[in-house]
Amino acid sequence: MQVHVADHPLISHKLTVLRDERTDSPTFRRLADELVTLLAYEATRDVRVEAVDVTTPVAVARGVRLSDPPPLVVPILRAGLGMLEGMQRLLPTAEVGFLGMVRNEETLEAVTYAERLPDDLTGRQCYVLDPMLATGGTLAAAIDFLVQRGADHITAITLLAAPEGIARLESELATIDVPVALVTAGLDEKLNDLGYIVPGLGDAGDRLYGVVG
Ligand SMILES: O=P(O)(O)OC[C@H]1O[C@H](OP(=O)(O)OP(=O)(O)O)[C@H](O)[C@@H]1O
Ligand SMILES: O=c1cc[nH]c(=O)[nH]1
Ligand SMILES: [Mg+2]
Repeated sequence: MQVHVADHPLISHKLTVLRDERTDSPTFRRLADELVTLLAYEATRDVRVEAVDVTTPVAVARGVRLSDPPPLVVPILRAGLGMLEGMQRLLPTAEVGFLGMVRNEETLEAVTYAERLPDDLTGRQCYVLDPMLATGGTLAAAIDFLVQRGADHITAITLLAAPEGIARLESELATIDVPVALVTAGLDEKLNDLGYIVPGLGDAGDRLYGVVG
């Protein structure tokens, strides 16, 4: 798996404010939105395009446009929803599929409670959005959904990743013949005993949308 940790002072600045426990929910949502737009610029470096001619007021120029079918963007509910608009800002013609997943906080196993993806993703380029890659169980299951349906290129965009999650993805992807890339704003130190990223930012879903029981 190709891993790209964003190295840009604006991204680092926004991530620092995002982590701060004093940052309120409206500010957290705005920063997550801004961060994903900056990350999307990096993550779409290899988005598929085709050559076209465009007529300017002066002459014909050679250009490119996004290939058809457009990429599929998949936010993982709940927290991934906070990254959708920021991604659509850069890729407005992308289609959007949804996966609802929640981690069992005792076993740390990911449970899928909603799925709305195209049945056939043969030859599709997919972008998965989830702010946190912790144990990697959620992202591994999401990638599996996409690969089973034929996706042939997957990029995951996260705000924070833990080394344990990257290692798990790398081992699970070893048997998969689909290129997978990870673009993340930060790579943290480790997981704690509860499976939270350290130093992390806490529970991304709760910070975006509030604590649910
Ligand atoms: O890598 P993992 O160990 O699987 O953990 C990461 C997952 O945990 C969080 O979701 P959560 O289960 O809290 O659901 P939420 O988005 O509804 O808050 C986060 O948004 C990821 O989806
Ligand atoms: O640190 C973590 C780990 C999993 N999910 C979160 O929202 N935060
Ligand atoms: Mg959560």
